Amino acid sequence: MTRLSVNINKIATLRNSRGGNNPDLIQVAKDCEGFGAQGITVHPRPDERHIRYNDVYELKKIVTTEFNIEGNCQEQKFVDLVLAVKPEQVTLVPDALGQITSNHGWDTIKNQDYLKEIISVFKKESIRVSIFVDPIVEMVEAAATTGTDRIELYTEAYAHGYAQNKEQAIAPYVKAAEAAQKAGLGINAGHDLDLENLKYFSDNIPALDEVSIGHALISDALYYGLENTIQMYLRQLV
Ligand SMILES: CC(=O)[C@@H](O)[C@H](O)COP(=O)(O)O
Ligand SMILES: NCC(=O)COP(=O)(O)O
Repeated sequence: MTRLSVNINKIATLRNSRGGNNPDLIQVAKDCEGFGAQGITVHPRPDERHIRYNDVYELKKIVTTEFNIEGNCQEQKFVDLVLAVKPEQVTLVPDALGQITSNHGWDTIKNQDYLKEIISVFKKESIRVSIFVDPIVEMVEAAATTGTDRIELYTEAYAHGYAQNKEQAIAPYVKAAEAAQKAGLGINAGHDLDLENLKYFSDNIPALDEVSIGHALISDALYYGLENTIQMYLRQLV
């Protein structure tokens, strides 16, 4: 079974645009769960342009499904936040400062020693660790020796290639997922997944544990409503 974790960054972006509390991020998280989401994802960034650090503490109090915090572990403030909140899962993303959105996975070969060290910090607190990687077999194989529990496949290339040639777009992900399974790693995926491309991805990656989806899902909710939209995404995963 592949779980759907709803990334609520975009709800925070909308709230922050007016400075008040509309939409109410906490209520939206509760509603996503009530409508069937099996997880809530947030990706606090150092400039707090969407999720604020304080939101993460408040969300921890009410999230009853899987709480997944994504972010850059090279920021000490992020590490401290995760250790204080103790979510079910932390996803380590190698973001550069000021990046508009995540745009690459870890080089798990070059950063092997660093990743081993930082992953052990989270594992000591019994937090499941996932690391964001491009769909490259060597990167997945080297991820397996870092101590991580899972990888999150960065799906931007798949999402963009899907319209032109879906067989070609999925091919590296199938190979990467096979390597992950062989190494005993769990498999998450995310970035630019949407109602068009999600089913083909999940059909071709049967061992997929979880997808985290934000931008497209929240955009679709403007047309279909949040409850319908979550149900529509869940139907792509069966
Ligand atoms: C890690 C990842 O795939 C990103 O999609 C991220 O979680 C979204 O972050 P932004 O909402 O800041 O673009
Ligand atoms: N990990 C990916 C994520 O949380 C959401 O990415 P996107 O759907 O906003 O591109």
